[in-house]
Amino acid sequence: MTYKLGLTGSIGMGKSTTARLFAELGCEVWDADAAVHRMYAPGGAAVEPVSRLLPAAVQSGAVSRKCLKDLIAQDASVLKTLEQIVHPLVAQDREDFLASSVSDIVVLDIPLLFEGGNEEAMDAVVCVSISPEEQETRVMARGTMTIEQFRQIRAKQMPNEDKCARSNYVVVTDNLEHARAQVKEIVAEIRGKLGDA
Ligand SMILES: CC(C)(COP(=O)(O)OP(=O)(O)OC[C@H]1O[C@@H](n2cnc3c(N)ncnc32)[C@H](O)[C@@H]1O)[C@@H](O)C(=O)NCCC(=O)NCCS
Ligand SMILES: Nc1ncnc2c1ncn2[C@@H]1O[C@H](COP(=O)(O)OP(=O)(O)OP(=O)(O)O)[C@@H](O)[C@H]1O
Repeated sequence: MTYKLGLTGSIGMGKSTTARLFAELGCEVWDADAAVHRMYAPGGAAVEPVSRLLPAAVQSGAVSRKCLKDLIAQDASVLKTLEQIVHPLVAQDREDFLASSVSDIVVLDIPLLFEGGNEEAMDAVVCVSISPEEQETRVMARGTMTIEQFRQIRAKQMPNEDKCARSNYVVVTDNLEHARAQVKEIVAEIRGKLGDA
């Protein structure tokens, strides 16, 4: 049986970086945001349904993130519409991944793990964490969102301290070596349990 380890945390707190540290230790990783990227690309499963409900957001056969962010900034209900299209497709993509995975531990990087009620499907959950100030600095440094867009997204998410309180493990992403050491400990503990089982 594959051990399903959920990985979550608020926007820009270090999920993707931490997922790579799990991959270094032989865990297969599935990334919900990456699944959305595949779906928005030309020929992707979200293009047709988005073009029906939000025609302005499809350009040259792909869903444009920039257009989506402009539309969401004007009308917050656009994000709800988008979620109704995207989340069932993401759930299917995750099932397909699980059906073909072979590693002892799989890591499921899911930003909205608690908000979407996905924790029941996990054997354990890891939450990444950093201060809100550092979070804002890191997201702004990427240059992909305005401060208003960032705050709008963050306001939709469960506060990170609540996510951490509901998780089995917390990884503090203050620097890479510290995060790597915490990930090693988590993997060793789980592999120890799997070995005993
Ligand atoms: C809003 C969009 C256009 C922003 O695109 P952009 O490329 O700038 O950011 P990216 O996709 O990398 O997301 C960054 C982070 O924003 C947060 N986020 C994204 N969507 C949501 C949402 N619906 N609710 C709360 N937070 C969200 C997550 O923490 C995510 O990791 C994009 O995230 C999107 O299309 N979201 C809807 C699909 C969705 O719900 N995805 C979440 C994972 S299933
Ligand atoms: N352990 C760490 N030490 C130092 N910097 C880190 C660490 N983890 C993440 N970062 C930095 O923080 C920023 C956000 O990290 P990352 O992209 O992994 O976050 P994320 O949670 O996947 O983001 P999003 O929710 O937007 O998808 C990046 O610039 C990354 O380099």
